[in-house]
Amino acid sequence: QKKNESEGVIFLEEYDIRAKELQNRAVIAGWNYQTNLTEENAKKQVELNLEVAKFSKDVATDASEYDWENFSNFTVKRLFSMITTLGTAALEDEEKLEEYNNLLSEMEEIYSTGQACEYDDPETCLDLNPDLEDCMADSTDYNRLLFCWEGWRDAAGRRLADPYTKFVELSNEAVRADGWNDTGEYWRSWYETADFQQQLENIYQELQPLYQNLHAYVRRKLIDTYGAEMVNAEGPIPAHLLGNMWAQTWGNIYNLVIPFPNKPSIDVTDEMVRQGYDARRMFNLSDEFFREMGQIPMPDSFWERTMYTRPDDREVVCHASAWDFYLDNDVRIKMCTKVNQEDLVTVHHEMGHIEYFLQYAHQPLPFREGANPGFHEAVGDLLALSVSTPAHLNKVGLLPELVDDPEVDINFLMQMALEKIAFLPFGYLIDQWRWRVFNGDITPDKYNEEWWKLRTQYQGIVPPVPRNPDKDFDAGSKYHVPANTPYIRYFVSFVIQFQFHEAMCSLSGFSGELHKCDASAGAMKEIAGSRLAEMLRMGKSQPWPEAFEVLTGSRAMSAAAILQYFAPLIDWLEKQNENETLGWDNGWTPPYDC
Ligand SMILES: O=C(CCC(O)(O)[C@H](Cc1ccccc1)NC(=O)c1ccccc1)N[C@@H](Cc1c[nH]c2ccccc12)C(=O)O
Ligand SMILES: [Zn+2]
Repeated sequence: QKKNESEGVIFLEEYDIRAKELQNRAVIAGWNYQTNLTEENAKKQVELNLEVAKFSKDVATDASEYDWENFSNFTVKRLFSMITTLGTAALEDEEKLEEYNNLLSEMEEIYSTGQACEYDDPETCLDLNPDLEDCMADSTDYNRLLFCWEGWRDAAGRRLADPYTKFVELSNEAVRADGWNDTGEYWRSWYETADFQQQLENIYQELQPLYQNLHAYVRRKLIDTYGAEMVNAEGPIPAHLLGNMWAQTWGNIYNLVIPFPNKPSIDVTDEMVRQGYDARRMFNLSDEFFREMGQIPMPDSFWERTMYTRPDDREVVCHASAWDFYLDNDVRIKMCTKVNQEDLVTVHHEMGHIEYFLQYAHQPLPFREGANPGFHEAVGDLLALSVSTPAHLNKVGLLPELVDDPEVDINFLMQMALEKIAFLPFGYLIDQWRWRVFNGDITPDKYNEEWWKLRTQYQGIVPPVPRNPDKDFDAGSKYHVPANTPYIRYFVSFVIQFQFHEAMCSLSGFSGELHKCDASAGAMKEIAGSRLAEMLRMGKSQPWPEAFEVLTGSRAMSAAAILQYFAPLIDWLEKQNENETLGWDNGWTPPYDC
């Protein structure tokens, strides 16, 4: 005889208290490790993760004593359903679960401490952050860029091939114990959308022409910089020339592609440095904007406990992240902040995660998640779309007053496209590769070959040096792969954040071209802010279309908003590319002896 619904409600109340206390201790152990990569801290983190997995299994067993599938209350049923979904915690074998967690902390350590040492001086070794990232962002020397690009892949990628291969096996074994076919299927279940992959493909197809136009325009400009023998007008672009270690965003080559060089551009990095900005000031600027939009201010403990910059006395995980400690409003960011525009956007991105934590803190623990993972990635970027407008940057004193000039508009839209449009194929392909690795379609001997097939097919880029199929593991050179952080969430975010922006702008009473909207300047910005807060407060208490509808009035992802935002640039690019070949010959390779 299974227990009834009123007993189930009691069970959930007790669960919430115990789960929050344990989760808090596990997050503390994670924080201590990531902000001080010692063997001892790694062990403590693994211990706590094992304790969480054991607790999850026990509580799922208890929960199955309740007749919850037949309960009437939607929320109670949803909570029971989430508590009885174990994911990787389902792995029964203690030793394998320990190996799984040890592999995760080892891969985190390998990635975060990897260095590339100078050919002519093995004593001088460069970290990814800041040295190699700065190299990729600032250098325009083909061979220097090649040293940084290849050096990072030798240092991190290659060393992660074996642990990652082992990790994939264990992850699949774990989720199969919970009834999933493979890890990718489990990850996609978080979107609660039956035809999720088809919807993504449709949206990608809608956006591909705009990407091809941007790619053709940038390729032409790179030929001007590096010459026609290094960059082919009908081929893919060498992957190390796009201003970023992974060619995922192209904002750092803006100065090579600026449409109207004699008109002002919107790069505020120099002004930030001139005004003596430091990391803390960048965080304050972001917090002020969240307040202006009627969101919850950062609690005092946030300012005390956040890690703003890379410490010089210990090894840390520099990749930015936001942390919810689930108790006492304890929320923090860990970031190795650099004073530049790119990191100002990342600060807003991380603050967006924090804002979501604060808005849904009153929810039962299983609901303290994004409505879907794309929502969590979209919050900060959504507000950054308003902050990044020339009007707002002028208002906060980072940009001089700009005249209303269509050419300045195109400069601005180009800068935004180098961040938002360039990213789309990258955001889409990472988990196309990973889902196929998890479901066995891509076997370890094909990891790198299939990685580059997708990178060339979707991004129209090509490795600047031949890849060694037995040694190279270039997927491992991207944080989210060894960190086992899903990636399709960013593709979803880059689409829905423009739907959110369009909704916020119309709710705030803004009328005009979408790319000019600063929602904080709208006469009814309070209405927009409170509607956003209402959506965020829901957390994962309902399927994401319910939350989506609260802010946007619609229940589906759509490319219409991002295409509307970039409409003026699309026209301009099509004219620029009248005599260009759109797309690329996948077979072209650059000369290797430059
Ligand atoms: O990885 C990040 C930012 C880091 C994060 O805030 O997304 C972070 C990643 C992470 C996840 C899990 C463990 C450790 C790090 N996510 C979070 O901190 C987080 C916290 C709570 C809920 C959801 C995410 N951005 C991606 C995508 C991206 C590139 N450029 C951008 C510009 C703006 C916004 C995103 C991007 C990247 O760098 O490739
Ligand atoms: Zn994020």
